[in-house]
Amino acid sequence: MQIEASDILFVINPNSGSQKPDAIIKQLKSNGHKIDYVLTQSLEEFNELWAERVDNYKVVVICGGDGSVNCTLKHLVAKENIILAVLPNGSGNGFARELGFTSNVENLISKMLRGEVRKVDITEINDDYSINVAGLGFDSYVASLFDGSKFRGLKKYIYCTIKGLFSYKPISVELFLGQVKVTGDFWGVYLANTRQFGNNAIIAPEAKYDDGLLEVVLMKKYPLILAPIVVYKMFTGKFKNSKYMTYIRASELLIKSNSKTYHVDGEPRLMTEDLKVSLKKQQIKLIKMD
Ligand SMILES: Nc1ncnc2c1ncn2[C@@H]1O[C@H](COP(=O)(O)OP(=O)(O)OP(=O)(O)O)[C@@H](O)[C@H]1O
Repeated sequence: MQIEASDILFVINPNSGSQKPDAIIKQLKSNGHKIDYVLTQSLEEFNELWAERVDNYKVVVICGGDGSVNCTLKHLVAKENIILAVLPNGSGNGFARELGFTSNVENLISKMLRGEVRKVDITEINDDYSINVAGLGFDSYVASLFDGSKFRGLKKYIYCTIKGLFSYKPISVELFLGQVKVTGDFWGVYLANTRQFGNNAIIAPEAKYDDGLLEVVLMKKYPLILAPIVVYKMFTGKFKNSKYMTYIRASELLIKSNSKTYHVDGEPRLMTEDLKVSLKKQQIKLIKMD
């Protein structure tokens, strides 16, 4: 596909991550191409942008974290021709890491101008979407602690995780996969479209973002004494062989649980009804980085 500099719009979320918008804008102005950018102060502004201006462009570059990418999904579903790219600037950047996006603006622009596009699955959860990892249990508990805090960043995330380890209770879950029913008390149930939560914490080592299937991960409670092993397995992608973990491939399932919260790509949601989960037939278009 032919993509020119004037076809590209950078959308900067000033509420995410650590790199200040000014630093991003400086890089955009100094690269020799004339590329449009916009700073959206709120989600309302971001949604208005999609209604009013985005049709003038072929590629929208989200400068933010997994949450910012998640907020884009419903717009990408509605406007099928728009191609997504990411300039990672979040706390975890799981999706960007998995798809090869880095904070190198120059490289990103050259890849966009090359015009190679790939398609990526998205998960539909009730009326919502997820493109990276959704889940309920411990990580949604941590996401809600993190969301309630006025600070962001990796240090805050680690703080919320450690705090959560001492206050969280496993959830009861009933999972319906066609004729198969799985029940139990779990530390977490994860719906992985890519392998990682963020920060290279790999929960589903064999998940593939374009195979039309989700990795459903059921995690039992590890004894607290094994916490260093959990951390080691997660950051080396070695969870698959653990007796505490079950992996099921599926494109459709129903989840009933007593969990009060769940999350989609780290964005917390209240769990007020059962979760109907399915991989959407329509895929998202994304700039190819490799
Ligand atoms: N384009 C946008 N403009 C303004 N606010 C946004 C935009 N997109 C999302 N938001 C809000 O900003 C919040 C923070 O964004 P995001 O989740 O990307 O950052 P983060 O938490 O630092 O990164 P990560 O999700 O990788 O941990 C989101 O939860 C959402 O409410």
